[in-house]
Amino acid sequence: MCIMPSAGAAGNEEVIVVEKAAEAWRQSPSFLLDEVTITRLDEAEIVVPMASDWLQLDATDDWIRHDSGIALQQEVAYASYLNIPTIILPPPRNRSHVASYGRIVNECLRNIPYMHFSVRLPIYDPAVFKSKESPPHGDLNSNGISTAQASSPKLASSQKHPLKPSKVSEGELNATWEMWDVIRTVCDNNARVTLTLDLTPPLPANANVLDRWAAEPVQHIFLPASAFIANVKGYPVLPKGTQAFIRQTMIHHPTFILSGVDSGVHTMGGESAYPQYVKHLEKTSPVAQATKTEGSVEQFAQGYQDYLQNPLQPLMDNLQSITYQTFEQDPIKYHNYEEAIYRALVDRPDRERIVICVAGAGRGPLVSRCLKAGQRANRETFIYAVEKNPNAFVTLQYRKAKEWGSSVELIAGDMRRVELPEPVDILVSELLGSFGDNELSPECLDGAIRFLKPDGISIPSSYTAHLTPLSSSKLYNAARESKDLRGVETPYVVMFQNVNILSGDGGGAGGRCGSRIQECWEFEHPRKDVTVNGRGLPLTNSHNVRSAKLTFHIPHAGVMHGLAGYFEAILYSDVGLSIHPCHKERVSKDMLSWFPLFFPFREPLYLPSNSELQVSIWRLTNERQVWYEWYAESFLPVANASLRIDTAEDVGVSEGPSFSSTSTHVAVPSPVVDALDVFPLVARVEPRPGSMEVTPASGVVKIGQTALHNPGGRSSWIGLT
Ligand SMILES: C[S@@+](CC[C@H](N)C(=O)[O-])C[C@H]1O[C@@H](n2cnc3c(N)ncnc32)[C@H](O)[C@@H]1O
Repeated sequence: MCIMPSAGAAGNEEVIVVEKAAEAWRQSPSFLLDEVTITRLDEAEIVVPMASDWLQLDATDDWIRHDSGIALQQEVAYASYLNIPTIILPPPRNRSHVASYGRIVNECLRNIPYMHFSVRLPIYDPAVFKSKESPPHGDLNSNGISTAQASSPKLASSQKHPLKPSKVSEGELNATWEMWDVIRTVCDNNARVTLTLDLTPPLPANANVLDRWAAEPVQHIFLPASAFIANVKGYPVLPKGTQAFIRQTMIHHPTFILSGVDSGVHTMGGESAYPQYVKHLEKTSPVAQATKTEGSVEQFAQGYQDYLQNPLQPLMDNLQSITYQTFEQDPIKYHNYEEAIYRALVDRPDRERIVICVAGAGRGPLVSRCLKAGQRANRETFIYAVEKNPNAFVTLQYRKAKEWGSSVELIAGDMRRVELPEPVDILVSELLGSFGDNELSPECLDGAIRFLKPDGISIPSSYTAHLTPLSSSKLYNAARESKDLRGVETPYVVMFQNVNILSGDGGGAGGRCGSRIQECWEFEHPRKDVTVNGRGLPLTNSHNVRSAKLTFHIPHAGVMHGLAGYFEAILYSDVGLSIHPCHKERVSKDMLSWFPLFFPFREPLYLPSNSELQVSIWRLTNERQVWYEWYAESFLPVANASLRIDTAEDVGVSEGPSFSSTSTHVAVPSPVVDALDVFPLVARVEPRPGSMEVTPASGVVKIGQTALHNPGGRSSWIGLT
């Protein structure tokens, strides 16, 4: 630590003068005209300023850190005076003091109410590991006031890349992200703290670790000329991996900061070749392509990306005509329904007349599809259309009068209460939510199954709910915007964009995708094992209670902000509907009707590399409502090798499967030991060794948990009446 020299000890007049000047500056930091490059508002309008690179907000030396903080406040205050909306901060460089960096940024957030602070962050940083003890800072002069000579060697040496991309280790890839995670956590995930991703280091070969940046608030991309290579004609282009990453990153609509483009690194094209090339990547990015594709989900969802919507409650509320109209634009859903009904009709025994009930007919699109399927199958069909929304029932009457005539009979009322004049062969319904059962299809169909003949069938015949852990600082901030508990205990319908699925392929059942996104439960119709009363209605709703405990493998460290929920339905035979990310292309490509569900967490849960996440979710009910409760725990698996954790300073790896549940010794498998080689991760594990829950039998060490969300349906529920 640098001790401020006292006048008495040094006995040096020069030191006293400098010291006095430093104190005067600390008291009222201000610029002189010749120390600034911009003075007018109109000049400031078009710039994105970068705070001085020599600021060491995370220096080991207390005085340097302290004075860097004052100097940053001075720069920020001047930028604010000039109405500048965003300032880019120098990269954090010292893991052990990065919390101090975060604290100073938090102070800026409090002092300047509107400005965004964008943390410049190399995508990974080998220097962090090479110099754990002496972070690569430039020096400040003895009075703590900066001199411009020192800078970040990593960034200054950006023209040379000492590491080949394939050599980048998991630890190196985690290191800068870990520092970012500390900064934004110290700043309480304030949405005004954003990222400037610095692509100076060559991108690593293990591209999937880069997915994590999709979930982070990337506002700028810093791209030096040295990151470009020359194509055969000598024009600057980016290596394939970097091209792919930048195309993916376009979901953030980042501003690119190109540096060194006048340095003549590439012989052809001049300075303008670089921005032209970036524009080309933007135009050919998946997000730009998808939004241009006629009929794509992305085009349909324009403006709804990462926007939290409350799920519909079609049982409790009466939908508007415009809502039905939006459903009816879906080109796939009704096509698949017609195909399922057609196949079911073909497969029915050769009866003269097949009776169908459309339960929850809305404005009648499925009624029309039933009639079409009947024509195609060359079967005589008769349809009962049941609808409880009195307003939609007017449209049904209109369509019967104009289109359907005597082949359709309309029945107004709740399918759980009305009676049908005769039993039916096929019960057709579309009462599904994003999570399958979340619009109470199970409960409504329980009331309608009694319409079926003994060999009658339901379309859909079954549906399943699926979950996966998700990182998205944007969704987390949006969910807690409402300030009260409700905001973070309500499942939302969301078209995901800036998100990252945290689970990997290891562990769990169900093959590659089955372990990333896992099934919670299933509902089947008709279900024969339910006890019913004299009218064929269930005595209680207990048979619709469900629970699931899912175990996910987390390959790369990340912060979990919530769970993504999806559904799949079997309509009939192999005809279905799916919004499951791994199956939707095959089952119902370009279907528009459902966006996924997002179950938020009140507090983000940090998940280290190679950890295990256990998610518990319940579907619960009383006589008036249905609701979900959810909860998660994280573990480090315990296996062959062992790690001894004694104190914050004393972290070492010893041989053998030693294990003690009474002490601070824990055993972890080799991959985890590898990961623990990365000191930020150790820092996550070791501060509370005494409080670790050690479970020798299951061989895991518990490292974190969330609260139980929405107990008793206190914040969100779906009405049964
Ligand atoms: C998701 S909409 C589907 C409408 C239409 N079948 C379609 O595909 O466009 C569900 C419809 O079922 C109706 N519904 C929901 N629960 C019902 C119940 N218990 N009895 C009768 N209708 C119901 C709603 O009013 C709504 O019109």
